Amino acid sequence: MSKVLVSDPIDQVGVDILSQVATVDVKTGLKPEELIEIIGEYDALMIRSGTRVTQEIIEAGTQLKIIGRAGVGVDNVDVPAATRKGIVVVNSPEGNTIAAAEHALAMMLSLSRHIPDANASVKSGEWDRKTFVGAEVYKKTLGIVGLGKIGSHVAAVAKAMGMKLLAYDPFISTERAEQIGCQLVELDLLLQQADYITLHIPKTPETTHLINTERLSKMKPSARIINCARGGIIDEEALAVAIKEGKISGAALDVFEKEPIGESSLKALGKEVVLTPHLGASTTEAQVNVAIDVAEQIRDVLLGLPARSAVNIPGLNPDVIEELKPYMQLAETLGNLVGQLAGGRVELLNIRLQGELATNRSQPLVVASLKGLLYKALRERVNYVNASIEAKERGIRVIETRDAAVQDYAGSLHLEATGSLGTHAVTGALLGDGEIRLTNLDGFPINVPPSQHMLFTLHRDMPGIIGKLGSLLGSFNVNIASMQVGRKIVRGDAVMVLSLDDPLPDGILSEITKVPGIRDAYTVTL
Ligand SMILES: NC(=O)c1ccc[n+]([C@@H]2O[C@H](COP(=O)([O-])OP(=O)(O)OC[C@H]3O[C@@H](n4cnc5c(N)ncnc54)[C@H](O)[C@@H]3O)[C@@H](O)[C@H]2O)c1
Ligand SMILES: O=C(O)CC[C@@H](O)C(=O)O
Repeated sequence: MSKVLVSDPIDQVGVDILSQVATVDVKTGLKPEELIEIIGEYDALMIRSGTRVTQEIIEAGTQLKIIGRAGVGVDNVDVPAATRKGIVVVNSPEGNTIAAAEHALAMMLSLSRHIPDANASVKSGEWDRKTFVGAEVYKKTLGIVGLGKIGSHVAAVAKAMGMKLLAYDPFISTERAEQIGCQLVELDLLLQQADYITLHIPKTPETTHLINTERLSKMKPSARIINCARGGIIDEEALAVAIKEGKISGAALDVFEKEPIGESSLKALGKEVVLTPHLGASTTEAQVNVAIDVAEQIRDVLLGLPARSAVNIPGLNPDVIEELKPYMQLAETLGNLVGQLAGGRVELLNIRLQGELATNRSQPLVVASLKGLLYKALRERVNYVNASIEAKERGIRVIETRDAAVQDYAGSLHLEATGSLGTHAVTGALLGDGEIRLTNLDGFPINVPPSQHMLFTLHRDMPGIIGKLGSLLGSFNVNIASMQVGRKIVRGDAVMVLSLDDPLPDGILSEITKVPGIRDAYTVTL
């Protein structure tokens, strides 16, 4: 019989489901070294946010087939390490949406009406009605950063409370935002105009310290900020200073850079700060939802069935996946690449299946293209199962065409993304050994393998331009691994594709476009 380790507290209903197919050990509060010592015995690990599943733990889990996260965020699991070892990572993308949204709203009202401090005051024997005069949220502006599942529910309730709604989410269409009753604006405008700001975004390299000293200084002195998303999206030291100096009025935080919080200058502040110990998902209902959702998936995978919310491995029919796997990887790479080239919000994705591929089943390739396209916005939380629905919710229109007459390669895939910043297209194919080749960029023929750090330029084909770009990158200590020019005519428009050993430092793109002859430059990280 299989063995499952549950290393964080989960609802009993989850344990009962797992017990249908496995021996279940519930051992919470294990130290990392204790977990490493025992994990080798188990086929599955079920966690919440308390257990950090590091590469070391994954390496020690020699029998592990699946890691189940009873919640949304998988940032406490080293997903790439699990993927490399063929371990499925599943989560519960929706089980605690309502709980987290309601917690954010409760935090907003607690902050406005000083409920935690007023409660403490009454319990300490006082009857102080002057200190705790609050503010109404009615007719105030709520700025929602991240209009996904939780952000949308917050919007619906806040609207019913009579609030005016602004939203910032570069991956959501204006139409979708309007349907939810929000006006989509740039982040700076939201920060300047909102009375309350609530964060509902994943923690990614782009969102780490998104709210820093500079952005705090853009807010109204009366503004209050709520973070029930992930610790580290707000720079906590900068926040404490901004509140102390009266730059903003207050903050309510459920999540912290370090959990448990430990020493923090936020703890010394008074009624203008409300802190809870990561309770967003802690409702009876949410814990039942996520326990069922994840335990059922662990049970299914242990029985050899696909998982429905796999974060890293497709939940499509295994036979189809096996056959199309290399092309799905191609589609995902091209989707990721064209999404980054197109920049902000993509409204339309044209997917053309060419050559032999034109006769194939297209649905897995469309799904894989969308998964790649949405990776920038959703990171590990977009998967083959939810990519289509996530794209639909973001108002991304998908057009699928076939052209069997294109015979450059046995089969190739052409993706064209149109967004708020323009249109970009990329074509790719597989070589005989299954290696991916980028074969066309914005209409210019190229022949390059994708690499982790890439730079693309649109420029005029003229003497000296390559040297100037090389020297500029050198002056920023960026090493070029390979470089190729694609052009249609000599001394006409051309593209340059560079594979770099290092990521491009901030600010260098604007320097590149100052090089005479270079019109545009784009950086892509795959
Ligand atoms: N406190 C808790 O206990 C608790 C509970 C559940 C979820 N969460 C966290 O809440 C957050 C939101 O969860 P969700 O289920 O709504 O996720 P979601 O994927 O449905 O929505 C996230 C939204 O953020 C947007 N986004 C991504 N990068 C962005 C950026 N740089 N700027 C602005 N928007 C950006 C995406 O387009 C998406 O619409 C996650 O971080 C999740 O881990 C916390
Ligand atoms: O497990 C929890 O209590 C927190 C879960 C929450 O942060 C999530 O991302 O789903």
